[in-house]
Amino acid sequence: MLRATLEAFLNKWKSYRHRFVPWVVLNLSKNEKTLRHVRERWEDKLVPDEEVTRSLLKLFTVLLRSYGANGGELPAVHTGFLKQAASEEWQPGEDPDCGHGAMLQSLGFCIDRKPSTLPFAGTGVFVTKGFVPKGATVAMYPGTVYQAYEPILLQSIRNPFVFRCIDGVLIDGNDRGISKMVFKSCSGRDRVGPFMMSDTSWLTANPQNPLAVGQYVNNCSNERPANVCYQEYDVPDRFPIRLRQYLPNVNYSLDTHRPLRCVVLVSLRDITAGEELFSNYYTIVH
Ligand SMILES: C[S@@+](CC[C@H](N)C(=O)[O-])C[C@H]1O[C@@H](n2cnc3c(N)ncnc32)[C@H](O)[C@@H]1O
Repeated sequence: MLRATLEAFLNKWKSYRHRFVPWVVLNLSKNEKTLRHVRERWEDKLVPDEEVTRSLLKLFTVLLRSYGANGGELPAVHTGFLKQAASEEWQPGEDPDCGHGAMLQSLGFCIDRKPSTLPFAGTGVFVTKGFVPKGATVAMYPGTVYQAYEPILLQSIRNPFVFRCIDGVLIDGNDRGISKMVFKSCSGRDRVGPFMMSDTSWLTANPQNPLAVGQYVNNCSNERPANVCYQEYDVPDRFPIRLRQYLPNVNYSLDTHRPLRCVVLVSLRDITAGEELFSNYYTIVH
């Protein structure tokens, strides 16, 4: 009897797309209505990867031109909208609703962390200015990327920020303690000449890449349905070296022979200023 119950639990567990341990275990029964079901893995992509790339390049280009870090000419292949974005240089200003004008300028909205509207849910993420259309890349899930076979035991103890992808890849988005030290160390290691390959500023209160706060998005409830969903995004080889300094993810191991895994949050509907973002911590793949 016990064995059958355990096996049933394990089968259900294996089909979860994203999990935050131990949150899933404690709260699943309270949120059955909010589960997201997809039939196949590919169905889970709300927007094509090219669309995500386009949004990231647009924002990162404006950031690069605005802050000038590791600056210089863009590769010739990235012309068109990139050049247009680059020419519209953002000037920092005083805006209480949008501390990141580069984001407003390039994506048409701002997001920020604030106390959640849900009781006892800590910090949440809000659209603070502008308008998010359905299918937009609204946030990124920062952190160290562990392949399924890599050890994460120490870093995962009492850590609610370990995100699990469908293929078993884990992303540790905790901005404190040992997780923070690991990210900084891996990021320093992966520098290519003068170029950083990732951004460590998401570990502070003021991330250079304003999208990199996705780890603070809270789970939906029966009363507050999800307005964003997670989508895995493998950074394509052609992603400009110079713009990688804004990617908030880094591989734990130097010998990872696969594209860098990122996770983005994509809007499920139009979202207006003032709304809190809610994702679905559980997706069942049938
Ligand atoms: C990935 S973190 C999200 C950020 C978190 N709100 C914080 O301030 O650190 C996941 C944790 O947030 C809290 N959380 C997320 N969704 C929640 C909800 N709907 N109600 C209450 N707490 C929630 C739980 O403590 C969970 O373990």
